[in-house]
Amino acid sequence: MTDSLLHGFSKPAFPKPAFPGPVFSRPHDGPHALHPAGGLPAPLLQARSVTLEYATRHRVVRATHRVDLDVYEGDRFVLLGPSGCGKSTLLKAAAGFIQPVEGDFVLRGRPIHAPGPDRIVVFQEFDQLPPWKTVLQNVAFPLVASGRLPRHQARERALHYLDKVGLAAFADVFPHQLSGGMKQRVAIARALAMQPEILLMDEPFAALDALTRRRMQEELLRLWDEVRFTLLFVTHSIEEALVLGNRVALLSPRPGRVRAEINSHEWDLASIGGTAFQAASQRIHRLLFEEETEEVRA
Ligand SMILES: Nc1ncnc2c1ncn2[C@@H]1O[C@H](COP(=O)(O)OP(=O)(O)OP(=O)(O)O)[C@@H](O)[C@H]1O
Repeated sequence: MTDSLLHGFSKPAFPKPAFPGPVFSRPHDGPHALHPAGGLPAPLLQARSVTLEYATRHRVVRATHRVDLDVYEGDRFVLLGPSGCGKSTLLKAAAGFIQPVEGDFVLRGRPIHAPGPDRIVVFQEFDQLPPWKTVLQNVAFPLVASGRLPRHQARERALHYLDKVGLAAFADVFPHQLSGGMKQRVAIARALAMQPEILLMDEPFAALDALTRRRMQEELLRLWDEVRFTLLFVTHSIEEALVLGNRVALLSPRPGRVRAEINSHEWDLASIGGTAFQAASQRIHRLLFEEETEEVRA
């Protein structure tokens, strides 16, 4: 079932590069170093010196330390870093599920204190969809529950976004009748139907097989090309970061700090395996996993 559904996916039409690159910059250069001089819009989402901690019974775990990020409208901004460096924690804080112990997240200049319909999260797990609701009900429900749309308009919008992810024909089936990739596409349709200010994705394709993951990346880029949403995407895959992101923040091991930012718009799925792509991947690998180098030393 999955294969026939995926068969129709077309290669995304990639947008023209927004910024010159690739650029490797030190964090203290700030994200502005990645943008053309002048005429900068205000960031949509900002992390301002964000420190995040978990208080366990025996100790305090510092997940991130003074992270600064500027995400602009239309960005596909990727948080890339080794396991445990605080990527998911940062995403949860941007979503409003946890509060920083230092610094803050702001959306259009307004501090984030709680979850809201302007920030929708798609998680890695396949069980994000209430199993007792059909695919269509799953996508329409948040629109009705949040008071955004009356029932019949919610249904129309849900069908529109299901069509965008190639699942309109599956509107009346239940989640257990779908493959993992299809469930993730329903979750993406549900998130986009809410037309959030920013879509937050936490390793949404990590549990998929390699072929489906590749196709989902292609699908996401095609959707972005059509809808032009703003994306904050967490991954620990260098390849996925380069392919999906136009900007990538490299985080150090825990507590995560921004080691560097990369302008990655020039890479796409067709770049994988090419010499330049491999060289960029290796360079990122060194920045992520080796001891501090000239490039990242303060
Ligand atoms: N609920 C929690 N209580 C205590 N510590 C936690 C909790 N959740 C996460 N941590 C710790 O915080 C740190 C950051 O976790 P986080 O899940 O954000 O990392 P990550 O970069 O997303 O990792 P991965 O790529 O493996 O998902 C880790 O050391 C983790 O063990």
